[in-house]
Amino acid sequence: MTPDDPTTPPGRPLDLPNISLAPKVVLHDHLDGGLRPATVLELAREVGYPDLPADDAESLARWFRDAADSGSLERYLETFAHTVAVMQTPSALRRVALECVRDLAADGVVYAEVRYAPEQHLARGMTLDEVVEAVLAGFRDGEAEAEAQGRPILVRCLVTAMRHAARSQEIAELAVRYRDDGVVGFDIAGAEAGNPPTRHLDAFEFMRANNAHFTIHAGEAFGLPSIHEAIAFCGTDRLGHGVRVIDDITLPPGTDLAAESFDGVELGQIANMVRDKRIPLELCPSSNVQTGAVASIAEHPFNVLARLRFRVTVNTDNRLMSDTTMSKEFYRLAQQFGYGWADFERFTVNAMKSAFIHFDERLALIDDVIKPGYAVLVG
Ligand SMILES: O=c1[nH]cnc2c1ncn2[C@@H]1O[C@H](CO)[C@@H](O)[C@H]1O
Ligand SMILES: [Zn+2]
Repeated sequence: MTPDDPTTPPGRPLDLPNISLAPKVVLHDHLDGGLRPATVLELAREVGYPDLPADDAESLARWFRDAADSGSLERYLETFAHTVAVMQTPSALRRVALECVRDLAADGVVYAEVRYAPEQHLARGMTLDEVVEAVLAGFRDGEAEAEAQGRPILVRCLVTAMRHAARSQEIAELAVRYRDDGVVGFDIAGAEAGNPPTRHLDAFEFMRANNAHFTIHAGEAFGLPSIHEAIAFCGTDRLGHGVRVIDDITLPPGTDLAAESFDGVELGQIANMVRDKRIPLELCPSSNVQTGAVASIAEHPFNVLARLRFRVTVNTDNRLMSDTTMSKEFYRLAQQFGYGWADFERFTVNAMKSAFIHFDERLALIDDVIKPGYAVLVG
């Protein structure tokens, strides 16, 4: 395409360096899925964890990506044993949290909600409160550093309960206890099949009774019934993935998934509810391919959902396991579906609108950071 070509999107070229300059918002990023490979190695040496599958950073990075590329959520989740094992002391958690903020800020992320499961970090004697405080301290270190470097980022935390376990009520209480210190919500994660959202109904009701936000991993490894429960019974604010909502959308045979508009599409009750209520979808394209939720980026329903005006957001899920960043996720989507800066801006504003911080703070980021940032790139 030449600059005179009317199909050339306006503004700077859509390459990775430019995309990394664009303000980005991530709502779905796991702390224990985003460690630097070199840090995993160093912490393993420090805490005496002998079971890492590789002993140099490059091989370890490759191992995580390949092992996570399993086509099964259960096998994908097995890789977390190694990251969780080295995140069992306050200093390790604080360091990992600080590096997480550094990496997100370096990628142009301006607002992040980072989640992890405090109950998985008690193996060496920390309490749930100590875990939360160590992570929050690391986030504050990172925010102060980024501010000093002229790359401000706001990082908030979601605490996750493991859905196969039985601590969700405690974790929901933890979220509420730390709501004024940077914990903005609650979530459940882990193996979805066999552990439906309603298994943790009490925890969600507790959050609602306390006017507190939550999201639910639903519609990833299990389909519509999980999404239905998350919305109709649990009253979730957002859907973690929610990608299988596509199962409730009928497309005419032979539909091109990269099209700019979709005619003759029929939505079922659940899909309509998700769209009518503007329930945000925390879509994580690369992760969805690795866990087998979708067969490939080309077959990802991201574009269908975006063009049908669902509240789609772009997320990393696990930067280590997927060898990804927000910029890479944007780039992959642009390559596949032909997006330009205006699309990226829309997905970013969608995410900011869906954040769990207060309305005035969201608006300030949209008006003062996101819109001016994209205006520069569009030129
Ligand atoms: O995409 C996902 N689906 C379900 N569970 C996940 C996903 N990514 C990570 N975790 C799980 O969440 C825990 C807390 O961060 C991780 O330890 C992992 O077991
Ligand atoms: Zn996730």
